[in-house]
Amino acid sequence: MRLFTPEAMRRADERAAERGYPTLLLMEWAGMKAARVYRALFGEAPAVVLAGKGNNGGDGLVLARHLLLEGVGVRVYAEEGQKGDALLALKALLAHGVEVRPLEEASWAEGEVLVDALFGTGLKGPLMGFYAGLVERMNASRLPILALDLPSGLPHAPQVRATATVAFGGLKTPHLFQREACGRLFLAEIGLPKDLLEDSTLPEVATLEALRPLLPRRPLTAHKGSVGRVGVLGGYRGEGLLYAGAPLLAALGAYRMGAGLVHLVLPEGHPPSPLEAVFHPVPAPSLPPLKVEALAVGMGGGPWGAAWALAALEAGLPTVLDADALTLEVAEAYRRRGLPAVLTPHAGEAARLLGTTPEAVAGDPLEAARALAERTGLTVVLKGAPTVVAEGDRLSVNPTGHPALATGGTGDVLSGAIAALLAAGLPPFEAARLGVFLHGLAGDLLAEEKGIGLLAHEVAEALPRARRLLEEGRVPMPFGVV
Ligand SMILES: NC(=O)C1=CN([C@@H]2O[C@H](COP(=O)(O)OP(=O)(O)OC[C@H]3O[C@@H](n4cnc5c(N)ncnc54)[C@H](O)[C@@H]3O)[C@@H](O)[C@H]2O)[C@@H](O)CC1
Ligand SMILES: Nc1ncnc2c1ncn2[C@@H]1O[C@H](COP(=O)(O)OP(=O)(O)O)[C@@H](O)[C@H]1O
Ligand SMILES: [K+]
Repeated sequence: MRLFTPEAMRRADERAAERGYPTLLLMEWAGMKAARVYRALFGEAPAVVLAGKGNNGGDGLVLARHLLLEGVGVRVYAEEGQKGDALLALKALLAHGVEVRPLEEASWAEGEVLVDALFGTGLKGPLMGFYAGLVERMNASRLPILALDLPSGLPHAPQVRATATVAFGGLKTPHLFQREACGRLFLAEIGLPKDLLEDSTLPEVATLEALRPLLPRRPLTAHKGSVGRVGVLGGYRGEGLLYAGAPLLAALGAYRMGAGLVHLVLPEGHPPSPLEAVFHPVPAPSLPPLKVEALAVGMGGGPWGAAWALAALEAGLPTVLDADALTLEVAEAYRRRGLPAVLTPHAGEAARLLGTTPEAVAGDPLEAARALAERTGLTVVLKGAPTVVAEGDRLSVNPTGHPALATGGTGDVLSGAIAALLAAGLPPFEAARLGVFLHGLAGDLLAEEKGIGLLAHEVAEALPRARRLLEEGRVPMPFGVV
């Protein structure tokens, strides 16, 4: 599945029109499917439709007609000046004898549901004046709001804060990166030809269908030396400090993702845990001889982090570089050696590597991940909500994950999990997408069960369950498809 920018969606619509596809049909399906979502969420509750004069307003006018035909009470306020398909949608509604009043008169009452059909992908710049005031009034109403295609105002502020949003044709960037404003998300198929939706120049939204075939198969004859062994290099002891947890969590992540054996290379005096690992205490950052197929380096390494990463180069193995191993010098050394390496920065670490601010990275994570992949020539996992994976000109946005994952150590678990998939033989881009998806899904499953207050080791423990759901094709979509 692809992630559209508003412009890319418009291009797809235009290409359908150039082929002779009647765009009025797209609008009819959009309005009809949105009416279906409305009924599923709000039943018989009467609707107040607020329609702009563009095609987003047109979708709202179609929805109004379908609700009316189903006997649901509808009041419609519309801006003047419809053209093209939106004008036809208005005429069809008027033919049913519905009164359409000026948008300036818009008002509502307790028990009604607001339908936001003001602006969709055609919005240019932030809403101001009357429209900004209307959106603020809608948000203050405390009534449920169903947004058509996009909550009006997005990607800027002010914006409608919707109870639910029905995306038409494809998901657009704000649906995943400004999720909070969208409420419950639904994707409505509106009849666009499939090849127009599969534009390989656009970022991917990672789905079950794309990731399931990547899962490493475990043959009946598997043994611990045949399914991928991982070396974890991390931890720090000095200046009265002991960073002990991070490499242990990475080891748990690797084991729970199916690694056959984990070797832990740690500073001397580090507690030997988990019991299942093989320990290599070292007095200084160095690489003892290890029989492994992939490495995870840097977690909890403090001032040792970069030295671990440079020592680990000697192994010539696929490597996950995390936390304190994330420096431009390290990345450049891996690129020069031509080693498959996966960098796993959060926004702060990515900002440090790019010489910018965490706010700038968080403001455009797709561009930041792409730029970092270009700058380093390596695979980048930019962790966040959502996480973006970038390699060369390929971008993948991960739809799983929960704010309950915002707790210490969950990133370490992820690094170990990705290393296990590298050790099992997956190329870096595939190991990263699959690892991120399953890690997010583990968070979703746990949050559903326990709510906020997860511990990172519990996320590792939930990885086998996430993996099994993917194997069995039973991953719940993070959005409804209608
Ligand atoms: N074939 C198509 O193009 C289809 C479009 N669809 C719908 O059409 C939408 C896009 O329609 P449009 O391209 O007509 O655009 P919109 O309806 O999103 O908005 C365009 C209108 O907003 C005004 N506007 C833009 N920026 C403004 C601002 N800052 N302040 C005040 N007014 C502003 C423009 O002058 C124009 O009147 C999609 O989001 C979707 O809902 C669907 O009906 C499916 C088919
Ligand atoms: N609000 C959120 N929604 C979804 N996932 C989140 C959210 N906050 C954090 N995460 C995930 O949790 C992990 C945190 O990693 P990181 O910041 O490196 O933590 P640590 O260094 O403590 O291990 C990442 O995988 C990130 O994507
Ligand atoms: K809208």
